[in-house]
Amino acid sequence: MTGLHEIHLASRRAEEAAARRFQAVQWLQSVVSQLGIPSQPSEKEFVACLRNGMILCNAINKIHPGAVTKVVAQSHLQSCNREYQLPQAYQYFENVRNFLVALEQLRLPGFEASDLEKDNIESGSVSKVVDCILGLKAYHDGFYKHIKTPPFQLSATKVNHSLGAYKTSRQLDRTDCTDGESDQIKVITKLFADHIVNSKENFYENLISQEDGSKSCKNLLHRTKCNHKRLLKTQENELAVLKSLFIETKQDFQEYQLHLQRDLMELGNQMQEMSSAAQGYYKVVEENRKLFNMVQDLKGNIRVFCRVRPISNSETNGVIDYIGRDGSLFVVDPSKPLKDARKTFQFNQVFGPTSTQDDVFRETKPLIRSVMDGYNVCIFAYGQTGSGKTYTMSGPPSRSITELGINYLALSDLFLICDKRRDMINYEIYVQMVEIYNEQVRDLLSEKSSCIRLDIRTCSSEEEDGLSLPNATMHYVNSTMDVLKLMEAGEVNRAVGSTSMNNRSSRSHSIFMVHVRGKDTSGGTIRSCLHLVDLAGSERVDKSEVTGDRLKEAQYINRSLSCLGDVISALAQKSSHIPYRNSKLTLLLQDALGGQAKTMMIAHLSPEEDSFGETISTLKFAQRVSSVELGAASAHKETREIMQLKEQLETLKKKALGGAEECNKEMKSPLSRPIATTERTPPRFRRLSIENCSNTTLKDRRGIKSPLVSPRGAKEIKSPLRRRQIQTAERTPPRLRRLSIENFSSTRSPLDSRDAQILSLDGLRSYEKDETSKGDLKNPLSPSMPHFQLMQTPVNAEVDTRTSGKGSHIRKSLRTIGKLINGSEKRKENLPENPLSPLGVSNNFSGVKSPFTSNVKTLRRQSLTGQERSSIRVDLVENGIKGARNAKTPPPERSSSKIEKKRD
Ligand SMILES: Nc1ncnc2c1ncn2[C@@H]1O[C@H](COP(=O)(O)OP(=O)(O)OP(=O)(O)O)[C@@H](O)[C@H]1O
Repeated sequence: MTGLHEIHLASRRAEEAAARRFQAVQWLQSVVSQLGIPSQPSEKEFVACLRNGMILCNAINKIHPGAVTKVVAQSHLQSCNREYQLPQAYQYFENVRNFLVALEQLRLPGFEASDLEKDNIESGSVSKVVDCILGLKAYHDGFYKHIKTPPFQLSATKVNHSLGAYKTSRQLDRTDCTDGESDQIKVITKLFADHIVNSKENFYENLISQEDGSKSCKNLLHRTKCNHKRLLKTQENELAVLKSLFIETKQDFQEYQLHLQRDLMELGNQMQEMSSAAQGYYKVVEENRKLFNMVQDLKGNIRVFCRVRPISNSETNGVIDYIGRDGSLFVVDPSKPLKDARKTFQFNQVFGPTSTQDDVFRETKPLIRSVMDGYNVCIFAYGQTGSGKTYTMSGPPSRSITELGINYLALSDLFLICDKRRDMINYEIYVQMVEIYNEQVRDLLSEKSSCIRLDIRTCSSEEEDGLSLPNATMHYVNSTMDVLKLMEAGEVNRAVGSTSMNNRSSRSHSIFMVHVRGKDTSGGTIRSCLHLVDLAGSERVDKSEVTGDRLKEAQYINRSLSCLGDVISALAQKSSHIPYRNSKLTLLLQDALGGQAKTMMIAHLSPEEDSFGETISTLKFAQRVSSVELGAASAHKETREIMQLKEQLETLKKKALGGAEECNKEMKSPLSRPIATTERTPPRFRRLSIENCSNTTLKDRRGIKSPLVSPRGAKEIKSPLRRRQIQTAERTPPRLRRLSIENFSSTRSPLDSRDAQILSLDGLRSYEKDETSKGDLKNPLSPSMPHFQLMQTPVNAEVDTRTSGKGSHIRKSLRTIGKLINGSEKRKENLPENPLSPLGVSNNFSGVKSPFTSNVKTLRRQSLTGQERSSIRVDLVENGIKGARNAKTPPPERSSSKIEKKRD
């Protein structure tokens, strides 16, 4: 096949060569007249015709006159041309040489002189000549593009080789050559001779190959057939190998598949184990969190959340390094080397820049929801200016539904709960919105004027509905639309201004108060308040570049925030004095920060590098806040039973007060001494004294003489040691006094025995024990005992002493009042008989006049109620504060004593 193909190819090439030759001959004839050869000459005829070089020289001179200046032996050549006689080699070599040189100058393709040799005819060499002539034709026709390679390239080897061949070559006539050309001629001659020799060899080989053509073709076919057979066999073998390989691979694959399945099964099992372990872990974490929350609830810790807003300028670097799911936060100080730069903080929760409003609300929801169970709740947003407080609490100015802040979300959640519990409790929700601007409280929802100044009431009593801002307009809301409208109205009225830190900077602290009133089907009530506070941001005035009014505002803001810091510090250190009164902000948040509210702070951070200082101080403040323990929050929930008991209490109190007043009218003993003692006593104890005077007015008390100077006292306290003990008891704080009283109880003094009974008045049983064990009941200093015994009967008949909680406290208070009533009744009986008796004075007003007995009574009250705080508060409101007002005690002191008592 290959042989045939080769033959076919060769014949086609021969045809093509013949056609080209014909073309060349035609052109030559058109340029230099008749050539004297057939129009379709053989290669031999063609070469013979051109061998003397004359036709070529004439042709080139025709298309480029003067290309060959000298055509050698023209006449002689002409004579012998027609007979194809071989002229002298040098004669036509001269012409051929000149022609080739001219071609080179014209940069046209050439051939080698040997290509025209008579014995050197081969297809390759003749085709070179034909190409050369067609190149000339193209040049003549104007189509030829110059070929850059010169026709003669003489390599060094060729030159050397040519030099060797030169010696054997025919001698050329040197006289016709110029001196400069002699070297070139030598080289060309050598080349020419070489080629002749090579061509000769090639020529014979070609001839042989042509003769052997058909033979080799046959051989080739035979060989191919054999090859095919061999190839087939080899391929069959290879196929068999491949097949076995495939089977092996298939088996391997199946094995691997089995392995894989087994591994996958194992992995699946492990995954399941791990996921159940993870679930267990998350359960434990969740439980831990709940327990931690419970501990925080019990301790009354202020919960602290942290929120980091996105970086506002993409070109600045952030300082927040890591935010953990467990509430950890790492910040990096940009001014320090990396190893010292990291600072770690821990909070209840940290929200990163990608957290949504809903994420934040979801975490605050449980706290907010407890408002519906009667707890007071306060959430306040803290942070430097521009850190995102208003964004969190209200949302951005042109907010979408997803950007609504906690204020709105909280209210809509409360409405949801109202709806769910509609069958059990009927809730009513009211809102107030105020701002503290330059230390003035302004009503933001007032229709009259936004500048109405409001007074803060720190002592919010029951009758006044527990409001700290009773004059701020209160709006009833029952849908989220109502809330939105009010919030918008409030925001319009709020003071905002532009600073270099925030385009819309809040220049005031805004407080959104949600009051919840609920009444259940049994008549019980719930009363609570939710404070949502958006504090104004602390700012460095050099950075916010504020002047004039803005500067004044900034100073007020910074001052009130610093007061808040002082309050937090004092609370954290459990200091005896909490400086709430130092600013309107702390005064208004007094109940939330120091009362029995559940409190949460959301500290806001600006993550930019240049805010690092403010970020650190915010974080430190937040950490301090999280260490504050306020004590367990209590719900403002009253069942019907409690309400009824309260009513009874009121009635009894009035009765007790009336009896005491009547009694006091008859009393001449001045109260100046105990009052003086009270004034000397630190505020905390003064409240106790006021409380103990609750059965008399202050006016009355002033008229009663000190028991220490009374004849009874003089009579009673005979020994100096005894007097000293009593005096000590007057000056010692309650706990110490109690100790001294206990010491007395070990003596057999009539007074001691009475005190011992008072101290053990937790129940009748203990009293009875004392009664039987002590023989001094008839002592004139303890005549109250029979009265006590008498009064136990009616009170105890009504009240079950085993009950606990708020109801039992009230019952205990009722019992106390019952005693007082009985006491006063008995006093009435006794007084006419012996009005001036020191015993009478002492017995009837034992709780009023003598600081010692007043403390004893306080202790008795405490031991009866079991809870100092609640009874004290009621009495403070009912009696103490009223009494104190009458006494014209300066309000700040009064208030601070109340605060301190609360903390006790
Ligand atoms: N979480 C957040 N996601 C997107 N943008 C926020 C976020 N928090 C704050 N911003 C944007 O940052 C800018 C400042 O926020 P904002 O006004 O709430 O700060 P501020 O702390 O209330 O400032 P100031 O104390 O001065 O009133 C606003 O343009 C706000 O839209």
